[in-house]
Amino acid sequence: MENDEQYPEYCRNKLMDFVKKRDIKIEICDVTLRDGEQTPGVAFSKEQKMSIARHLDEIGIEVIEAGFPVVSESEKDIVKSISQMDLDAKICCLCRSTKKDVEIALDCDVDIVSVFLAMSDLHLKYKYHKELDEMLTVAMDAIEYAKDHGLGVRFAAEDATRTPIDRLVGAFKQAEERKVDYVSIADTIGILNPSTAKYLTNEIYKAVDTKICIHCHDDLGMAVANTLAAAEAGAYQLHTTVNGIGERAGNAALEEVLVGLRVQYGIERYNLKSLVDLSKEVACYSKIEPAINKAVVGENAFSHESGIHVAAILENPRTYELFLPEMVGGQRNLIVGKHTGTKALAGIIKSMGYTLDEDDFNVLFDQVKVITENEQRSVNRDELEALIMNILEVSD
Ligand SMILES: CC(=O)SCCNC(=O)CCNC(=O)[C@H](O)C(C)(C)COP(=O)(O)OP(=O)(O)OC[C@H]1O[C@@H](n2cnc3c(N)ncnc32)[C@H](O)[C@@H]1OP(=O)(O)O
Ligand SMILES: O=C(O)CCC(=O)C(=O)O
Repeated sequence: MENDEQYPEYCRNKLMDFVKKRDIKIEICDVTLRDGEQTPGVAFSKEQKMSIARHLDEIGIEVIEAGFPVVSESEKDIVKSISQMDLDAKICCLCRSTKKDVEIALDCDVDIVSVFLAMSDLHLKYKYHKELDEMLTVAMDAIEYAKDHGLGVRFAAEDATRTPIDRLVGAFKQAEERKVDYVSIADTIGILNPSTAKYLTNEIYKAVDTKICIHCHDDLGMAVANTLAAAEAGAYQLHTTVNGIGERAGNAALEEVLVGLRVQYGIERYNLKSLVDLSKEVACYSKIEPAINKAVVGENAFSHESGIHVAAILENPRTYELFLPEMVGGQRNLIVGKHTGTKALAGIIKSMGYTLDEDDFNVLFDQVKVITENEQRSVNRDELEALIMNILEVSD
C-alpha cells in the first residue's frame, strides 16, 4: 500500500468552499451521561460515568452534561463526583425550571446548569397544564437564582422546533436580560431537516446576542446533518452523544459530528484517535452495539470486500476511504467474499505470507466463489489458510 505523504489522513470536502455559511465557531457539549442515559434500559454506574467523562475530556470535549441530579440521590452523588474530577471540560447538569432543581445542582458543584422549559402549545397544554406566562415567570426566577449563585446558565427551549419563532425569541430575550450564557434550540422530537435547522438557527442568531446551542434528535436520521447545518448558521454549542444513543432514535452522534467538523470545516483540534475505543466503552456500558454499518465506529466502517475497491485500496486506501481508520483508532478489514477479485485475493494471501502458482491460485479463487455463493457468507482468514494448505498439499 502506498504511504504517500502528500495525502493527509482525511479528504477535505472542497465543495464547502462554495457554500454560504457563517464562520464555524463551535464547542461540543456531550450529553451521553444525561440524554444518552435516557435511552430506555440504560443506567450507567458511577464508575462508568466517571470513566466516560474522563475519556470525553481527553478527546477535548469542552462541556460534559453529567446528569440530571433530581433523578435520585445516587445521580446527584455521581454528578458531584464528576464535577470534582478536576477535568478541563466544564461540567453541566440538567434542571427543570424550578428553584428546587437549581438548589440541588448547586450542591453538585457544577459549572453550568441547563434550565429547560417547553413552550410549544402541545407541551403547555398537555404536560404543564399551565399558561406560557406562568411557566416563563417560574423559569426566569430559576435562572436568576442560578445566576445569583454564580452558575453558568443555559436556557434550553425544549420542543423549540414546534414553538412559534416569535415566542421563542421573546423567551430567549427575557433569558438574555438575566445574562444567561447560552440559549438552546432543542429539536426534541427530531422534526428538523438541514434547511430548517439553518433557517431557525439563523432567525435566533439575528435576534439574540447570546451563544446558541443546538440539540438534535435523530427521529428522521438527520440529527448530525441538522447539527452541522445549525453550526453553519451560527450555532455555537453542538450537543452530541457517543454512538448517538438517547431517547427513541437517539441524538447526534459525537463521533460523526467530530469527523464531520474535520472533513467539512477543517476543525482539527479534537483528539479523534480514541473515538473507536470510546464507542466500544459506551456500547459495553449501555449494552447497545452500534449498527454494523454505523458511520465512523461501526464494524463495517472500514471493511471492504468488492474486488474493484480492494484492488485500488491495495494501491492507496484513500481511493475508497474518506478518512483513514487510524484517524479514529479503527482498523481496516479486507473481507474475502462473493465480490472478491483476483488482485484482492492475491494481495490478501500475500499479506498472510503465501504466494501460489497460477493453477493453485485459480483453484483457490474458484473455491472461494463456491463457498461464498453457496453458503452466502464470507471466508475468514483461518478458513482461507486451511484452503491454501489443502491446495498446496494436493499439488505437492
Ligand atoms: C427533553 C428531555 O429530555 S427532558 C428530561 C427528561 N428526563 C427525564 O424525565 C428523566 C428523569 N426523570 C425523573 O427521574 C423524574 O421524572 C423526575 C425526578 C424528573 C420527576 O419525577 P416526579 O416528581 O415523580 O414527576 P413526574 O415525572 O411524574 O412528572 C414530571 C413533573 O415535572 C414537571 N416538569 C417537566 N418539565 C418541567 C420543566 N421544564 N420545568 C418545570 N417542571 C417541569 C411536570 O410538569 C410534572 O410536574 P407535576 O408533577 O407537577 O405534574
Ligand atoms: O436543549 C437542551 O439542552 C436539552 C433539551 C433536551 O434534552 C431535549 O429537548 O431533547
